[in-house]
Amino acid sequence: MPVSDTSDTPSKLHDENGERDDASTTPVAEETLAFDHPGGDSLELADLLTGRSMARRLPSLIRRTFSLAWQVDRRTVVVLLACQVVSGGSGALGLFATTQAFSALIATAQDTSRLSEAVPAVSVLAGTAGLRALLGIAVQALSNRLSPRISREAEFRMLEAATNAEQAAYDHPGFNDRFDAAERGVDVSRDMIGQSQNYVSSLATLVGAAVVLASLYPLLFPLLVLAAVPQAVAGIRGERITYLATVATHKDRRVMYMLRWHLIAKDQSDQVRTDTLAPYLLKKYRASAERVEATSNTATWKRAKVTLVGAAATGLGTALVWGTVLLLLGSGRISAAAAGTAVFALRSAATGLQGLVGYGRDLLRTGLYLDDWERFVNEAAGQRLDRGTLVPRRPKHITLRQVTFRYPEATQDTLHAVDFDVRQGEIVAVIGENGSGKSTLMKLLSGLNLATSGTVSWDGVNVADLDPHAMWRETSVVPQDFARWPMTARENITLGQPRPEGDRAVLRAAETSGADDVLTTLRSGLNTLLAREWWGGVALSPGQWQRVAVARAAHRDAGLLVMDEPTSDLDPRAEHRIFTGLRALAGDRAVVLVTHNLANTSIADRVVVMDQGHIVQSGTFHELINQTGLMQDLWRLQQDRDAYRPEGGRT
Ligand SMILES: Nc1ncnc2c1ncn2[C@@H]1O[C@H](COP(=O)(O)OP(=O)(O)OP(=O)(O)O)[C@@H](O)[C@H]1O
Repeated sequence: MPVSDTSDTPSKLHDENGERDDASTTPVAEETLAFDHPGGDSLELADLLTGRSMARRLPSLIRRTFSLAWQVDRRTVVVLLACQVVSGGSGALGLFATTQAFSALIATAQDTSRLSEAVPAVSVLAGTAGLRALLGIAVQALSNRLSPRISREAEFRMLEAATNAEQAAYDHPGFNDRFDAAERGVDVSRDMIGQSQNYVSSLATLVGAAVVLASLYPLLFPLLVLAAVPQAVAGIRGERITYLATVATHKDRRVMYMLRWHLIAKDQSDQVRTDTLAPYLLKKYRASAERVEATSNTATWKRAKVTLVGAAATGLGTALVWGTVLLLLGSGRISAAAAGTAVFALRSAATGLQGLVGYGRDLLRTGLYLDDWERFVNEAAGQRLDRGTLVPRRPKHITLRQVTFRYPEATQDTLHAVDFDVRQGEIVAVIGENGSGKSTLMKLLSGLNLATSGTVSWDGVNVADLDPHAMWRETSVVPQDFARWPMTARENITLGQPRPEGDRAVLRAAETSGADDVLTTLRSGLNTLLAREWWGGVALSPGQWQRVAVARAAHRDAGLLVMDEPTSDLDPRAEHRIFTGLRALAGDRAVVLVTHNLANTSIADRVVVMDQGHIVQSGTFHELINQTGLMQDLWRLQQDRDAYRPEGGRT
């Protein structure tokens, strides 16, 4: 006789208060894709894009750049700085020589026999120009050498920080955004040394020119600075406009990024085609792209206007400076030779000033992104693994006592006052309907997540006090979504951590899951690359991959083995092999197993039944199927198909 499903029918929905209502009568606003972006930080950073904060921050940014470079390659940094100093000095020397060269050349115009007097000054001019050109090449080469190394170091530190974050970090909406921001910091870090050294070089040029101008006529330099101010202010304003536009378009750019991935990634490429989904996704992509474009266009025009005003004001200022030079020359306050030098010095100073503003602005922008990177590296976006340091032995008894767990940002607890035990040598099966909290329980047992309240202990020690990496060396997990590493079959089983017996241990592990049968079909056995889409390796079927994933767990010499639906993709023969081999595997391990195929739980010492985050039953397979309760209901539902056979019909 068919068994009726005792659970509520899916045609009813819960409302916010837990009340039930007909789905058809409750209109719910459609949720649109909007990533939660902690824009507050970025807007705060935009406030730093002002002239005053630039002046305050730039020295520390340059110091930070060179200190990062220092950690990467000291010798290159020393040579780079020495080149800059010599280049700046020779620039000033060249300008001083200009006056003498002009005097000599003017004298020569009246008396050609005095031509030789110009030779020393012209030689100094030529020599310093040549030296500066050479130093420029050297500086460029040294920067090119340093830049990729700085960026690699920045990337390495970011990746290290990411792998040292709590697993729960991925459930915090801000974490991915902060990681993206840090990645942008890594991208721009390669520009940092070039910008810093250009900034320093512009400063050296300006200082050299200022010294020369001051010696010619002191008023000239402040006038020049005054002329450059509007351009500087316009530059900074423009940068702020662009940065704010970048922040404003962040959400849409992330949506585009995500859609791009869904449109082209292999995993769902079949469904994009058979579900004829591409036009719909592309429409969403285009809508976001148009919003980004509109915001960028507005920002571009706004910036152009600001730049135009700045350029016009600077043009007026420059006219004032040149007028002053003419006035000084006309009134005889400076000689013709000095005026000639002033022309060079003013041009040089203007170049230096422009460089200071331009590179300073670039550096400041790079600095904003580097701040994101630094924050991530230092705190892993506030999610750095910060647990105890105790190193556990192979666990003999793992317990959960009154454990409650709530996911970050969730409004309800997923687990409620759960008590659970598993001992070395024991197999405990966990069953329950979808969403009842089984996988969540597995994550707590293996220390991936920490309890919100209550205690998870390994041999009496709270897992929060254990060194997490040492704990995971004693943990072996086959998750529902196991990884398919783009590596060889051997590496996919050893995970880069071979056992002393080498391939013998690999093959033994492969036998427990039926992966040995897969290996025999591979063109190079254990050496075969299992990554066709990357390196021309071999593609496995989902079930073959699952055998490899189980072999991986069996190979790992860990005291806790957690398997979350390890046979969902397997054929009956492979599934049989795994479950009949599980007892041998449990010898010196505590095994916890989640499965929806209830027949498999008969091999377990104990079956634990979960319902809506609670443990509602516990006992042996036979006790539970003979007892009124959820296990018996589910078992009967799984056994009743025969009553629906064509010739039998419903009874
Ligand atoms: N990362 C997460 N953030 C917020 N809630 C989550 C998260 N992961 C799971 N949940 C919620 O926790 C509840 C239990 O999920 P869990 O994956 O533990 O169920 P399960 O029993 O393993 O389900 P299944 O049989 O479908 O694998 C679900 O209601 C789910 O919405």
